[in-house]
Amino acid sequence: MQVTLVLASSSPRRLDLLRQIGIIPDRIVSPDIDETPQPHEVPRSLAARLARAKLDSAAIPGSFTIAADTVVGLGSRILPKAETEAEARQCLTMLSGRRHKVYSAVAVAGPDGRIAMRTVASVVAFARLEAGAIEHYITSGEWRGKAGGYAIQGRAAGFIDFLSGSYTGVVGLPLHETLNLLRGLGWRAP
Ligand SMILES: Cc1cn([C@H]2C[C@H](O)[C@@H](COP(=O)(O)OP(=O)(O)OP(=O)(O)O)O2)c(=O)[nH]c1=O
Repeated sequence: MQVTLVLASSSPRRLDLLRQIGIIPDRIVSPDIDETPQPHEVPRSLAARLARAKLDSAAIPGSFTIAADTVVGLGSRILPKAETEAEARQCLTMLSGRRHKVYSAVAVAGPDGRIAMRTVASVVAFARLEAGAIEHYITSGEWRGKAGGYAIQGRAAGFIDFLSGSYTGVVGLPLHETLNLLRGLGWRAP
């Protein structure tokens, strides 16, 4: 009997990414946790802590459950998940003409209760953005709810002149690593 696969995420991007490799979750649950960074917390640690917290809040016993968290970091600085135009403008201005890192942490629970985690760091460089380009991007609204105020799978692809690491990890779920975590916990494709 195939064990239930649960995606603990409200992110449509994460569901789309799993579907892209033929993995269709049996259930989707939305984790509800406090994502506020702790004092002096760095981007990589925040991503790992939140991914685990999401998993702990939403894992369903006896199933395979996947949770993830994506954080954009500029050095030790955590960029916010943009919710306002001002936040998006501030993020894009900070990212313009610079390299930054995107940390996507994945936490997976197996039906026997074992937990496996992996944090994937990617380096992304933005070209220098003119004020007009930033304003045009802001009118698109695609930045809303996105770490660092941009979506590499959307118009922001036009800003990027260098990427090293995992493209799917930048979007929000590093697929190769997620598959390995699942397999390591005994998951087999149906
Ligand atoms: C950097 C980047 C982030 N993102 C998205 C992925 C995530 O949805 C979001 C980061 O916020 P997260 O807190 O990781 O995820 P979420 O709140 O959207 O969903 P949940 O916590 O329920 O899983 O930013 C993109 O879609 N494209 C990108 O290029």
